[in-house]
Amino acid sequence: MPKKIAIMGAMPEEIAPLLDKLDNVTTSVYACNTYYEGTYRGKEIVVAYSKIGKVFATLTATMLIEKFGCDLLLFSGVAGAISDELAIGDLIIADGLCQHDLDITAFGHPHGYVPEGEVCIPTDVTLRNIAKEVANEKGLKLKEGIIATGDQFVANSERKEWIGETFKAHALEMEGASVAVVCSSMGVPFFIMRAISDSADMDAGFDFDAFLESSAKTSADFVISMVEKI
Ligand SMILES: CCCCCCN(CO)Cc1c[nH]c2c(N)ncnc12
Repeated sequence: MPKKIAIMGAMPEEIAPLLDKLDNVTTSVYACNTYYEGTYRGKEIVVAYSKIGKVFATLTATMLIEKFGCDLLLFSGVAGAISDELAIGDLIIADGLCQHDLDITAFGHPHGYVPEGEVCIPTDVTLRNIAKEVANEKGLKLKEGIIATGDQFVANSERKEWIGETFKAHALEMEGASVAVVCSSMGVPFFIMRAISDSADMDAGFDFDAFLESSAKTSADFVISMVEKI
């Protein structure tokens, strides 16, 4: 059965580069989100941005699957770099995602863990391999690593380093792990790609404002080019 592909972002800027690529677009509003249904190269696509943070991302990912019947989810957006190897504009795909602000360590549990949960949720290998194929064809560099998610914009080197060491994370953002929990709980293959907008340090706010649009486009252009191989 042909797949219905969800492409999700957190902010309008992260999906804007996708919308003018869709044909036969219809929009619907549901649970305070706008969903854009259309086709791309003959594939059925649903595009939406969640708004920022884990709670909004959980709602939108769930609706894309339960309400719109998507059976595969691609996330495109921007992130803060933890690894020194990641410069602004560089692409990273998640091989796993964790929640850096989930903390019941008072009971002896590791950071990011709650009972019946897992610290790091793996992403779909097939989709990661498709991304590597596309990167090779386009001669693009692609980093693969753990992405840490939390409900805070990190603009502090100390916090960034702690997240990097605690979770062996290469980048950080505010929605990916929620998408991971929803999709893995519902058996929906998912893929999280981010382009770096800042380095999660004292300059992060300025860099984010300066590079959001260009980095969001870098990520979106890459993700849409994966669709024809899915
Ligand atoms: C109006 C402000 C909206 C910030 C939204 C940032 N997104 C969240 O997914 C990605 C991101 C880019 N850089 C980040 C950072 N340093 N910390 C957290 N998240 C991020």
